[in-house]
Amino acid sequence: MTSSQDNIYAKPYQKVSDFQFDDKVAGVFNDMIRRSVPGYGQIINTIGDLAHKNATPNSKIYDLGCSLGAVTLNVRRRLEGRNCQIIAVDNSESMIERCKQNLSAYVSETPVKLICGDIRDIEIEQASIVILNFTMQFLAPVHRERLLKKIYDGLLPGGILVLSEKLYFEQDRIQATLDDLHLDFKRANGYSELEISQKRSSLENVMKPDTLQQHEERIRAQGFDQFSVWFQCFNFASMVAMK
Ligand SMILES: Nc1ncnc2c1ncn2[C@@H]1O[C@H](C[S@+](CC[C@H]([NH3+])C(=O)[O-])CC(=O)[O-])[C@@H](O)[C@H]1O
Ligand SMILES: O=C(O)C(=O)Cc1ccccc1
Repeated sequence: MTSSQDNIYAKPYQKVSDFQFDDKVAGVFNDMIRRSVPGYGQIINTIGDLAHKNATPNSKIYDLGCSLGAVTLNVRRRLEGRNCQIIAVDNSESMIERCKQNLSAYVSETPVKLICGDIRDIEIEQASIVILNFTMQFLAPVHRERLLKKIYDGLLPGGILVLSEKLYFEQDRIQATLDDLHLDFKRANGYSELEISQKRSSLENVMKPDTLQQHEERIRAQGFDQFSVWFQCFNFASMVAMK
């Protein structure tokens, strides 16, 4: 997987524009997400484990907002002999182009259908697992409930949703403390104060985190039977919901 260093926000901008998953970001994305999201590597590996344990024969697995294909690559290695199909979707052409190259670097018996499109427009059916790994936070809040309903409807009985998100906390001191620990994580990974503050402004209008309570309520309202956080580090969490 390409791993050029992310220095997109290293020089000062007069005006920071809204964050976009364009070619510049796609070219450094592997480095960016690992240095920005605590637990990312562990989450990716555990999604592979969850797929290994939950993918049923002849079912479909959806990786929604696949970026460079980290989830798809990990899941694909763990599905041997089950006649599953992976559907990986992203609406950034630059991500999809690079994802295609990353997938072709390994052989696998599991077919991957790569779709360049909006996750709101794709059909979900016969799914044993649907993964939204840090993708729903970029969808405008008004579209989130309908997406989750579509996922619920497309899951087979017993199917699972894995949802990873940055969280927001209503308790102000908790919010400030976990946010500060996240910033320390970024500093420890070599990001400067300028990089951190410019990226923060660029994300402001684009990425809208929900609280854990909002996630749980909305997920349960679709009919999911069981729900839990299975990973949390600071203000980043991964949840699992079971139909
Ligand atoms: N409406 C949409 N339709 C399709 N794609 C979208 C949409 N909105 C955003 N995206 C895509 O969702 C991805 C979010 S990154 C996911 C990381 C990956 N899951 C990983 O495990 O490495 C998370 C992050 O950058 O924090 C980007 O590639 C967007 O183009
Ligand atoms: O960088 C951040 O502050 C984040 O919240 C996570 C992130 C990671 C990669 C792209 C966009 C946001």
